[in-house]
Amino acid sequence: MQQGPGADEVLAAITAEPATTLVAADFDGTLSPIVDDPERAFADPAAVDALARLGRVVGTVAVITGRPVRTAVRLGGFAGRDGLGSMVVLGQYGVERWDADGDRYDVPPDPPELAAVAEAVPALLAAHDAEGARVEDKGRAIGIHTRELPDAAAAFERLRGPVTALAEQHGLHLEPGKQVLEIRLPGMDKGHAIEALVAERGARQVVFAGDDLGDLPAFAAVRGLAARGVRGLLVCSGSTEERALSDQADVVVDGPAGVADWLAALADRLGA
Ligand SMILES: O=P(O)(O)OC[C@H]1O[C@H](O[C@H]2O[C@H](CO)[C@@H](O)[C@H](O)[C@H]2O)[C@H](O)[C@@H](O)[C@@H]1O
Repeated sequence: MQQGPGADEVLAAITAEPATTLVAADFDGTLSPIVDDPERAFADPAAVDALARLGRVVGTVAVITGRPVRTAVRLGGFAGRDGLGSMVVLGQYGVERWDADGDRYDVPPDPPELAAVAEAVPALLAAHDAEGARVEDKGRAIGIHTRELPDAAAAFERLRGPVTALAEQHGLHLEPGKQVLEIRLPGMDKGHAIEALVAERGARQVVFAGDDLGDLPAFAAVRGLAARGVRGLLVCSGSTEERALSDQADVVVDGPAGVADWLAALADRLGA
């Protein structure tokens, strides 16, 4: 683990005022190890244990993910879990929401724009020697995964331009991630999502842990919250696959297992 100079001060503030602290994490690559098939992903049980311990002492525990919210709640095993009774999960980059309190989902209808994209994807993949790419239809977004192709990185680069053009043709946004090119609606990102949650919960300290490019808006938002007196602590779930977050983080740990250990250490510190 690497820890930067500002972390101790934020940890001290969290320890002094846990009830006004928001602890938020991304799902894939942060709470959940990266696997080939997105449907086989699961939250690291040690990370969920740590979140459940933290959920008893901090103001809010949240997950902010690109996954559909129902998928994240299911793969995370969060529903009905002791300690997570006031958890919030924000899915599809903040468009969808689940509140553990009352087991309430707020999921807007799927936008019609994605249907034409879904129709165009098979021909696009065939034209770029990528028929075997996994296509994940998330209703509000379509993910094209190259991880299982023979040369995943080359396929990703081959597809990036055409998939970007397809998104632009339909007025949509390209969200690149770990061996995935995702086409989704513009207008929402994890930065807006975390800012809104901080305001809603009146948080004065915020922890956010992430691993991939889609987490960078949340990193920027947490830094920006300092201007409003909200202390932020950014944790990078480090990997060789994506290095863009480590320079901006206060703490860099070794993947989801490192995140779980760090969250458990925070729970220990708070006497949870
Ligand atoms: O915001 P996140 O929770 O990090 O979700 C981002 C995307 O994660 C998923 O894809 C990634 O994880 C998969 C399972 O480990 C892996 O197979 C894939 O290569 C990764 O890119 C998910 O499938 C996407 O829908 C999410 O947007």
